[in-house]
Parts: sequence; structure tokens; C-alpha cells
Amino acid sequence: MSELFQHRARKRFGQNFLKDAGIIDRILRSIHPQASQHLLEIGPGQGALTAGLLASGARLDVIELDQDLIPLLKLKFGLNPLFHLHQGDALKFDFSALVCNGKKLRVVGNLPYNISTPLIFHLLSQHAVIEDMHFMLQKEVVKRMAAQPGGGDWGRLTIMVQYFCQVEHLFDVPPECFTPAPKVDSAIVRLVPYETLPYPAKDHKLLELIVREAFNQRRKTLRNTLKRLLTIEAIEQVGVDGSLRPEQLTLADFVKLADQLFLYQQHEG
Ligand SMILES: C[S@@+](CC[C@H](N)C(=O)[O-])C[C@H]1O[C@@H](n2cnc3c(N)ncnc32)[C@H](O)[C@@H]1O
Repeated sequence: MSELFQHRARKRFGQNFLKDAGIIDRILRSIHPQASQHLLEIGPGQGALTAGLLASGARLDVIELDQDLIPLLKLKFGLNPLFHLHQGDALKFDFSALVCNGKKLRVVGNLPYNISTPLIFHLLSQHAVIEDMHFMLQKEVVKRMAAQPGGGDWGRLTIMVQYFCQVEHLFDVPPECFTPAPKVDSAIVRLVPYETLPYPAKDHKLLELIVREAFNQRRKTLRNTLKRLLTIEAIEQVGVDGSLRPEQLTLADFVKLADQLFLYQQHEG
């Protein structure tokens, strides 16, 4: 089959194919798919993870952007009735349209690193239809997702991911496990959306706005970065010190500020 489909990895599609059987097996064991579940793989590529996912007996939907990989995927898996192939862009995909019988999706992927952050935000916007996610990402990105307040890794990605999900950095994967080898280290992360958010904001769009504004200039104090949105009195009324920098605030602090902005907008409206 490999002579029939000589596929040259494409940089613009973030193609670094997994080749290490031990790592593939470790990822599949971490996911532990069951026949009763509904799986969704983003970017199946040449099927390194796909075969093991299908072996679980679960329904598997896959979304692949590169048209040239479609014939190979059809040839390898097309006869399996559990396999559902979608050629398209995961960034624009409506995942909720895949849900059948109310069964939430278990999302999996060795993600294209060039689009991983917007893709994670797109998935978070559909968190209600997702049971959990297991992703291979650039290690730096996983460190940011799992960060604690107070350090340089704590930022917009951390806060929005931790607002919706429990985050677990599972293990690291070195470049030589891929072909071609990426220039960066990789890691596997597990994200489990909360059934009930621990710090629910009145409007999470306002949380996104506050967080974006605060981290746009992360060296400045909140009283400066947020002055377009909230007065210093409004910031301090909810018990947040306006002389702090954004990396010193917890998720709960950001939610308080977002709810304060919500109240202000209600007043003005
Ligand atoms: C890092 S490779 C992983 C391939 C395979 N899963 C593996 O582990 O060997 C990323 C895959 O995502 C696909 N891809 C890139 N951008 C995409 C997008 N926007 N939507 C869906 N798939 C995409 C690439 O073509 C590629 O197959």
C-alpha cells in the first residue's frame, strides 16, 4: 500500500506522522476507548491512531483536511461500517452535528501544531457535546494549559481551558517518534469538560474579553490594561487588587471581574 500512496508530508497541514509503535500504544491505552462510545479523530493522517481506535469496536468519525490522504484512508478503513470519514477543516466543523442518541464525543488527535490554539478554542465553544479530549500538542502548549497562576505560562489559553475543563499533562513525546521529526518536543494532554463549571461566569464571552484585554499587555497592571472596561473602583469592589499584573490573578478572580463587567453593562443597557 505504501508504494501506491507515496505521500510527502506537508508542512502547511502540520503533518508530522506518528511512527513509534510503543508511543501509539501508550496513547491508545491512555484513551482506553470502549465499544459503547463515540470517538472523533481530528487529522487521522495516514491512520497511525485510527486503526487502534477502530479496534475498540466504537463508532469513529474522522475529519481530515488534506484531500490527498482521503483515498488512503478509504482504502485502509472504508470497509469498516464503524468508520465515518469527513473531508474538511476541523476549525469550521460543527461537532454537535455528529452527536447521535445524545452520546457525547470522545475527541482524539495528534493535532496540527500550527492551528492547535484556535482549534482548542473552537472545541471549547462546543464543550457541551464533548466527553473528553486527548491530544498530542507541542509540549510548551500543554505546559501552558496545565499552568498555575504566578508564572509566565499562565495566560489566556490556560484560563479559558481551565474554565471549561480539568487538565492533565499525561506524558511527553520526543521528536524521533514522528516522521518527519518536529523541531519541538511534544506531549499528550487529557482535557475533561466539567459537567458543572467550578467558577461559572454570568457570560463567558465577557470572561474571554477581560482575559484577552488583561494579557494583551501582560507586564502592565490591571488598573491600566482594564481601564477601557472597568474603573479601578469597580475592580477593587470585587476584592481584586488593581495594582497586580494579570499572571497574579486566579481563574476565580477573572470570573469576578467578568461578572462585574456584566453588571456594569446591565446598568448601562
Ligand atoms: C500531526 S498530523 C497527525 C497525523 C496522524 N494522526 C498521525 O498521528 O500520524 C496532523 C493531521 O491533521 C491534518 N490537518 C491539518 N489541518 C487540519 C484541519 N484544519 N482540519 C482537519 N485536519 C487537519 C493533517 O493533514 C494531518 O493529517
